[in-house]
Amino acid sequence: MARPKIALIGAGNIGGTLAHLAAIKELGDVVLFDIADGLPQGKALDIAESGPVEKIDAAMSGTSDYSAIAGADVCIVTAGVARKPGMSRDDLLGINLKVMKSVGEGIRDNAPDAFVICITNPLDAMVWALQKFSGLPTHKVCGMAGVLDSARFRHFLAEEFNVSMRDVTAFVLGGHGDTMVPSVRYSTVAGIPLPDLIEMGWTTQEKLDAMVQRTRDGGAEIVGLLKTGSAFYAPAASAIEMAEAYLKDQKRVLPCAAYCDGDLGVKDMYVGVPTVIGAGGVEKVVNIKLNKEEQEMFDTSVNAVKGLVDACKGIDSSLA
Ligand SMILES: NC(=O)C1=CN([C@@H]2O[C@H](COP(=O)(O)OP(=O)(O)OC[C@H]3O[C@@H](n4cnc5c(N)ncnc54)[C@H](O)[C@@H]3O)[C@@H](O)[C@H]2O)C=CC1
Ligand SMILES: O=C([O-])CC(=O)C(=O)O
Repeated sequence: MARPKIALIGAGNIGGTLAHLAAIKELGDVVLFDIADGLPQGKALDIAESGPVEKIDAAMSGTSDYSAIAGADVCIVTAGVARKPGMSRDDLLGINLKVMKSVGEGIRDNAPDAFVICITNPLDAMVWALQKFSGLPTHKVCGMAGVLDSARFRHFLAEEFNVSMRDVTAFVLGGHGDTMVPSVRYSTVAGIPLPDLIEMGWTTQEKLDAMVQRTRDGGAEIVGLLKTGSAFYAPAASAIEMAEAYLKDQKRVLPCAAYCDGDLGVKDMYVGVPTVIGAGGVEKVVNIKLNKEEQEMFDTSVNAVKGLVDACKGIDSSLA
């Protein structure tokens, strides 16, 4: 059986890390695409040359020609611009919307059967635009943010409780911005919900609130430290987890920016929700129940995404 083909659109910090992870995990043959001359070819050759050492059986190539992604099973999109200190993700909207148009058309014309995972920011609006520009079915186009934000929350929780992060689960919902909703009630240590752990004296409300806020600020914390760009190791690992769930039909329950058509009360928008990812793409949105306080936070986050979607429609009339 032929190996799956994975196209990485954008060969920058995340794109290169995605290629390396996909190779090490032997998920399939990788094509790195970028408009920067020599960048995708150079990274592809460098990773290919690690193959004999790592014992990787996967082809790795770099290109600036969309025809090379033909027939891809998965496309992961990181093309565009990352923020620098002092910027918000939303400041990237105008420039990255133009990039989504060319990428969407490239995928539409060359890999219309692919499962597409968008990473480019501002995430929820960009994945919405990418789906419109590509015309691919909504269940085959989704965005990566919730896995990353939940991983950050899990990391902070595991450190606080001094337990293995394997025993910590977390769900972060809503848009991938300052208003994201780390769900305390649906996050657990060994199945015990976080509010119960406060009652058990493992932590305090103040400490939990601080971890929630640090999760919301997780991207900005890394931008402030790196100064030249944004996080890339954890974002790449998160998208690879989603790609693997699709390629291996794992039916993983993962939070991702999925198309909502009335799900959780959201209409014609992409926003972070729990989903089931398997061979059918986003096979299901898990319509969890939110309490009043969670619903208010979720609504605020959805409204922030709606403002960005409206801004996209204002910039590009073909989206209106
Ligand atoms: N959704 C999430 O959770 C996260 C999203 N991001 C976002 O991911 C994006 C990529 O981040 P990095 O890889 O760190 O940036 P980067 O700057 O290292 O790489 C971006 C690459 O896109 C390429 N590019 C620009 N226009 C293009 C086009 N029209 N077609 C093809 N390639 C094009 C550039 O040449 C560059 O190599 C940014 O928008 C960033 O904000 C970053 C981290 C997490
Ligand atoms: O903060 C950024 O600009 C990149 C990002 O989305 C993240 O790391 O969560």
